[in-house]
Amino acid sequence: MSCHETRDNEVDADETVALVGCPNVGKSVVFGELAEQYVDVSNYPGTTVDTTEAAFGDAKLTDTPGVYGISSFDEEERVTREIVLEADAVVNVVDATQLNRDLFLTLQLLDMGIPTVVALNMMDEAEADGIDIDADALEAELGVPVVPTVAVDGEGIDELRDRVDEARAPESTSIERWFDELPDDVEATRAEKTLLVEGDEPTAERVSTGKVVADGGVPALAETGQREDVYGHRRRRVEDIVGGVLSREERDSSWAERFSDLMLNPLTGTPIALVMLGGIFYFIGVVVAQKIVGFLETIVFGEYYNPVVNNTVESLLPAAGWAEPVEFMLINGNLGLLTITVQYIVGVLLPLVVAFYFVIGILEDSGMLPRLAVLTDRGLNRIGLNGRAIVPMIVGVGCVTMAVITTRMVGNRRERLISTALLGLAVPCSAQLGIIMGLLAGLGLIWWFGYLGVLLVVLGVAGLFLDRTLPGDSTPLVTELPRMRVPRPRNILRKTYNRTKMFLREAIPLFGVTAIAISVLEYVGGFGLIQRALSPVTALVGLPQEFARVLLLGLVRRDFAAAGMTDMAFTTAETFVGLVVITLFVPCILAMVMILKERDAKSALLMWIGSWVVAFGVGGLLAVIL
Ligand SMILES: Nc1nc2c(ncn2[C@@H]2O[C@H](COP(=O)(O)OP(=O)(O)OP(=O)(O)O)[C@@H](O)[C@H]2O)c(=O)[nH]1
Repeated sequence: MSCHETRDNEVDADETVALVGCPNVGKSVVFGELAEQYVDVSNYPGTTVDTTEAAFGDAKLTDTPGVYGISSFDEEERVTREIVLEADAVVNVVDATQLNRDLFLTLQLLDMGIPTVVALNMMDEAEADGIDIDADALEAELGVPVVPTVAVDGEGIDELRDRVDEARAPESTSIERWFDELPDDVEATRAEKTLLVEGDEPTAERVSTGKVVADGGVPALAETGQREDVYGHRRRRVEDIVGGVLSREERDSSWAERFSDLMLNPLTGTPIALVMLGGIFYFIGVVVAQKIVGFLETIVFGEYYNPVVNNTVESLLPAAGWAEPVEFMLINGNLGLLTITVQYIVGVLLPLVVAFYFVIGILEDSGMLPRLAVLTDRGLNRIGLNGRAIVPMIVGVGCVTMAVITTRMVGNRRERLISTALLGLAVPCSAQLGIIMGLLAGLGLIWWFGYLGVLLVVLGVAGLFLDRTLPGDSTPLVTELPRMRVPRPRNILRKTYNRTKMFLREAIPLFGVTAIAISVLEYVGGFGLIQRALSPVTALVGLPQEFARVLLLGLVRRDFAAAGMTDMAFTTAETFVGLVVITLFVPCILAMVMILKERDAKSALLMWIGSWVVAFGVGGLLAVIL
């Protein structure tokens, strides 16, 4: 689904009520409360990139991406502007702690003549900050209903629901004086005229081509825009209103503000971040990936599920010739559709996916994620990324397949390519890392640091190379820091459940098809051929021929390759080179399928081939040095 497609929950209704507000003000929570359904809620600006619809009495309720104004500065604003222009009423969600910022959009809606009700949300946080807002006075100033709410507790929602019918806009607006400067033959609504005097080009185009041909067409209309003057006037009106309705009592800074300051200062933020990352690594990498997944794989699937399924299939299928390939497809020991494939999905992916969404949910809702991004921004800038790329890197150490999905939140296409390539190349996943750590521990601590050093150098060099060679520029990190909050367990659990469900719905068919394809290849003898073809490349890194078997396993799954290394009789240097090669070697099949799904076929192929080149290039170099 592309970013701005409407979801498959389209509602057929004559009337539309749109929820509009700045990013992270609680629109999605209000939407969920009004529509009585759960939607994704995160303490991170920009969570809502799709428009979501739900039934609201006889009308249709639409949630929109967070915007600071309804002009055409970016895709979110364009999407929201279109919805607002079509809407019969707007519920404008305003953050009571950010009245100065948020009323700008409110006044723009009212200038446009859009029937509006204001939900004055986050009243609990305003109170905690010592902010007192006279909602009645605000209602009188704006001339439209104002309902104080604490959306997360459902407070004020009933009143809001009742008052949507009262949505209105003041009869006239003080920006009308600029309307007179528009060309005479422009036939436009008040909303369109407001956008025209703000110099909104798509509106100029629509009005001049769709309704009447204005003198001089689009350029003349666009030029009549007096954005600076209109915005300046609106900003002054906001300040006047806020001055009249808001009083503030001085309070000491809260724990959240003090912690946020510590996080943003590199001297204190870096150790805090490292401890936190260590905690995440321990939880996803050790507790889930090794302990829970290990238990599921060896005990639940290894001792119970797989033997039972194997016996059942064997006893149900007749001894006829046709049954042999069917049996192979269903229960072969490498990727049988009913055995190992189910084991991968339920025993490996499911626990990792749940753990990952759970951790990300906590990071999102607490407000930690954007602070981590700010902290790591400078370092990541050097390799063409911005701070947001830290998220996939952290997640990648848990599971690269999962991490590929999180690259969605990383800047533009170029940055998504760089971070995906680095993930596929030099970020070992925890399943593999566990086995590698064990093997390196046998060699000595110095080899462990050597291993980490090689990976960091490869990450840096590959990042620099990609940054220099890929066309285009990376985006700067522009993120408004949301407030630090204690996450609400109910939201985290619902979010984890919903995201996991969506992930599995998409992933299961893909994995099923992959498993069948590999099983067919194995059945027709393709695997043996590949193994023979691989033997020459093992010589390249100075390793014995048996290493080809390790590589073959690595084509399917990285931890299989690591496991394969455990029964090789290699020297210390050979083991080290072997471990570096299988770490830099191609991403596992699950990760490749995900890369293919998230990026394009050409990039996926280039990454796959690039991994071969880098793995054997670095391996060959190490073989010479050691
Ligand atoms: N304390 C408090 N938190 C709230 C309230 N309403 C929403 N939140 C929290 O604010 C954060 C943002 O809520 P969302 O509903 O995702 O905000 P949004 O406006 O839809 O955000 P975007 O889609 O990113 O524009 C979440 O962490 C919510 O739990 C409220 O009234 N009080």
